[in-house]
Amino acid sequence: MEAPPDNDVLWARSLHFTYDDGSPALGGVSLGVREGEIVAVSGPRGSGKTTLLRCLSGLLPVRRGEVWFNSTPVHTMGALTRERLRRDRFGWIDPAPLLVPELNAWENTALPLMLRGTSRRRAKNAALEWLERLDVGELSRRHPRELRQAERQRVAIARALAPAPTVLFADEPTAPLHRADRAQVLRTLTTAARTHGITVVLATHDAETAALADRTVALLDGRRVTTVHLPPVTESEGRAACSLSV
Ligand SMILES: Nc1ncnc2c1ncn2[C@@H]1O[C@H](COP(=O)(O)OP(=O)(O)OP(=O)(O)O)[C@@H](O)[C@H]1O
Repeated sequence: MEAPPDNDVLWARSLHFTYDDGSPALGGVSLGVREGEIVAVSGPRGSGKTTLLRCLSGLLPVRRGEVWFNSTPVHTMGALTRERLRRDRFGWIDPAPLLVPELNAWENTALPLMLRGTSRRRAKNAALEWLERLDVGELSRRHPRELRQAERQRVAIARALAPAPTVLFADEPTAPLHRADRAQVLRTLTTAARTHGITVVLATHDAETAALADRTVALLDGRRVTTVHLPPVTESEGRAACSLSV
């Protein structure tokens, strides 16, 4: 088993994945992600973006191919070790916010920190700080049922960033937000990641979102098609092209 390059925090080789019902999702994807890099995984619906993020994060067991995190093989880990890895080193944002209904916004945000052993007081302070950054600081005592979907998603993003994970996996993180809010939340997310040296793997089918990343890995039908280097977005342009070609 050949070890990955030292400077890649995440590295995958020839990843294949087929769901139990026979749906093929990944057909041999290889990629490396450097420390602190923000990588967009782009592609149309059903191209395998979510499956790739789930395999890289250890959420789905890899049966064919390899996944390495910081030179440690993830594909040979048992379920418990992968769970611990996800808890201690990774963050995850879903396209729809999944919050604990019994906990208020700051308690939800503080939860991953407390699960890692941070004291309640420190976790609360960190949670309140991140909720402020995501512009939902004044809603910190509200429960998920008292928040709008877009506000819940901001809480979910604060919760993912609060423990400063080594790698943040973000699956269409701004899907529930209005277009006007999207850019602002994405900028908060990418700025926070760059400030704290968090590596981000961001699944998106939106060219404007992909344009905020350092690099794009394009998927089509479970295979990499091209890596598109997007030009920086200027205020006047507001968007950048992201094309897929086989
Ligand atoms: N839980 C599942 N069970 C069976 N097949 C699945 C499952 N999840 C995804 N698939 C299939 O795997 C393929 C890749 O899906 P995946 O969700 O990874 O793509 P995606 O690019 O993230 O799509 P989307 O943008 O719609 O989320 C698709 O054909 C999809 O139907």
